Amino acid sequence: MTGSEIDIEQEYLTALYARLDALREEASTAVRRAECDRDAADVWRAEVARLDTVERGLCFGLLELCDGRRLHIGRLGLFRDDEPLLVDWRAPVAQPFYTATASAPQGVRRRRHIATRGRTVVALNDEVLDPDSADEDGLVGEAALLAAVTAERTGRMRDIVTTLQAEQDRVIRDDHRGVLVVQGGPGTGKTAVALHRVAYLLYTHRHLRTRGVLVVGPSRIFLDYIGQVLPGLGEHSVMTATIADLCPDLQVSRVDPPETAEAKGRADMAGRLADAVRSHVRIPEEPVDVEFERQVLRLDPAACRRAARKARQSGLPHNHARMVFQREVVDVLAQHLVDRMEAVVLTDTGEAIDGGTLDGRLGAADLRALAAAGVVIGQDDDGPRTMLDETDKAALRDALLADTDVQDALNALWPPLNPQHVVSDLSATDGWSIADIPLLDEAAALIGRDDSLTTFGHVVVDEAQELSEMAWRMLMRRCPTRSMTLVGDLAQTGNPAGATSWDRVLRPHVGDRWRFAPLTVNYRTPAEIMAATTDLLAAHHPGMRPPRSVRATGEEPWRHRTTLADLPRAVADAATRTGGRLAIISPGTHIAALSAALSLTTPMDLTDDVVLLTPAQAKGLEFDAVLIADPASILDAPLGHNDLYVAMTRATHRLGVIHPGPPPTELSAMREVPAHLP
Ligand SMILES: Nc1ncnc2c1ncn2[C@@H]1O[C@H](COP(=O)(O)OP(=O)(O)OP(=O)(O)O)[C@@H](O)[C@H]1O
Repeated sequence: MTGSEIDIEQEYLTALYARLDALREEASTAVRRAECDRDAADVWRAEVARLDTVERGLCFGLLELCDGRRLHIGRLGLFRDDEPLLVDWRAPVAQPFYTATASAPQGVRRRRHIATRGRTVVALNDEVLDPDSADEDGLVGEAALLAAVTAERTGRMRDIVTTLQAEQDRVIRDDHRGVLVVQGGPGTGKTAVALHRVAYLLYTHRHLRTRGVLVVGPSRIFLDYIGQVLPGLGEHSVMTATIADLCPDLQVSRVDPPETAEAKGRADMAGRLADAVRSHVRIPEEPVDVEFERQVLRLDPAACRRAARKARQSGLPHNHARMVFQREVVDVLAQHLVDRMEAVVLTDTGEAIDGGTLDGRLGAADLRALAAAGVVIGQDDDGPRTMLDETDKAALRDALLADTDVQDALNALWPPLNPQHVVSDLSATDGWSIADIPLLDEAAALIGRDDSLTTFGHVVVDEAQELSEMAWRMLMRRCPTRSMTLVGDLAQTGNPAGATSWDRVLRPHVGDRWRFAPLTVNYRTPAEIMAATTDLLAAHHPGMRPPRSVRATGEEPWRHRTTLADLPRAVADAATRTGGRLAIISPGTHIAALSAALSLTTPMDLTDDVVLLTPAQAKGLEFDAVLIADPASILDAPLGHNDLYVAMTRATHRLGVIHPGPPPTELSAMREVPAHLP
């Protein structure tokens, strides 16, 4: 690459930053001017934030087209007057930057990756797309890609907008309107792709900015890990949450045994909860006496049954249907009262028709009932008379509803419920577990919520294989359009209630209106480490093809035998000799001893040099180096083989396994070393 070409790109980049600075200045001025208009000020403040976040790596590519045009590609679109200076990576014309190949050049003559440090161009990497010399390994911008995948990790995920690969770009721009399932092995970029797809959808479908996008991840640690990616792509409005975060008023304080968690996750719990809610409605066998203003009104079972039927036919949730029930019952009670009062109406000749007081006047109880209902009784020489019109009857119904005795009777028949109450009916509990959250949410849906449920225009689920059938019901309620992107790997399912088939998970909600998109290349785990997982995969997922690693490092993973008593010391010893950002992954039972041996402080921070995690916590994360402590105990868990696969595939460079006693058969082919690696 000649110096002059770098100079030319530098000149162009300087002009782009000048344009960015000018826009930033305009937006800052607009914020100051809009001080009295809070909404306008917020809009301009968001614009300043967006312009600030594209500062790093503003422009990263160039397409030289066969027709002579040059398109610079970057994190946002920049124009001077109507002239495009920089094309947003999400614009359709930018797509060939990610997908053009020598055999299908899409009008591109040359693709250039521009590496920058701050506002300075530091390197250019060119690919001439010449169909005559097509020599394809399927990778786009290989040098830039390899530099990105071998870089040391920081404990925070970075965006990959400069080096997206064609199969990833196709997923990001997929126009399927229903559920898109992105399945791929470890390190294939599922998380990265899902987040870039969010940025793409927000850019392409503006309505999503108001309808909202939700990204669901497996843990807070994971959400922190990915937390900078979308802001780095200029998107600040996306909500991220774990399943537990979606019910913020509940504290998770308990861990269920696996078999309990599995049972709680099954879809049939929805039917059981619905039955539990129904069981609280009591249709009496005998007439029920209801006292109102010292009169006894009799409610017969048939009337209760009719009222319950109407309430159910309303299709409303329990607490809202209760309004229908009580209106029906109160109508019946009010009619009893009216009938009684009407019974003392005098005939034309002035005689009491039936049941009135001897002198034809209303009884004292009738008068109290009417007074409670606010009915003004006309007086004449013969005393008060009743001729109730509809307004009077409505007032009577209101008075009945406000009466505590009547309310007590209604509550005994159709009690108001809360979700905790209903879920505890199914299993007595002293605190809530993570598996209870979808049950509580289901109960809330059956009962009716006080506040309206927040829904989203698009929902992304990462580590989607971990969600139970009940958790899927919870998410579907939050995405009425069923516009979703799910990313996961069925070989990594650690939750006994998690998915074993995408079709089984999705069919109840969307039938066959979901699309499958595979990712096949592993950008994280080197070939040597993937080779070490071969026996594990073959034993537990025969027929499943591991993703192809994009690189080899020449560093062989190793295992070292120790004793149970010596495990913490052996791990601590190996940790001090392992370079880079290190994760020690062990079953929960060893965490306390290892934490003490390694003098680790809690709470854990992923940007620390050494972190200690269970396999479940390590899900979705990656580190320069990984040490696995006691793989046999990891395998003992119900889906322990998947947990071990997750643990083994977290490293970008080095993997060591320390096993008390003999190694699990699945790892016995790994190179044994007498102690830690030299
Ligand atoms: N095109 C790419 N260019 C550069 N880096 C990439 C690319 N694709 C993926 N990566 C990197 O590979 C690593 C793995 O990506 P990611 O975590 O998204 O994979 P995953 O499929 O979600 O993995 P897992 O299922 O194992 O959690 C990340 O460091 C990511 O930045």
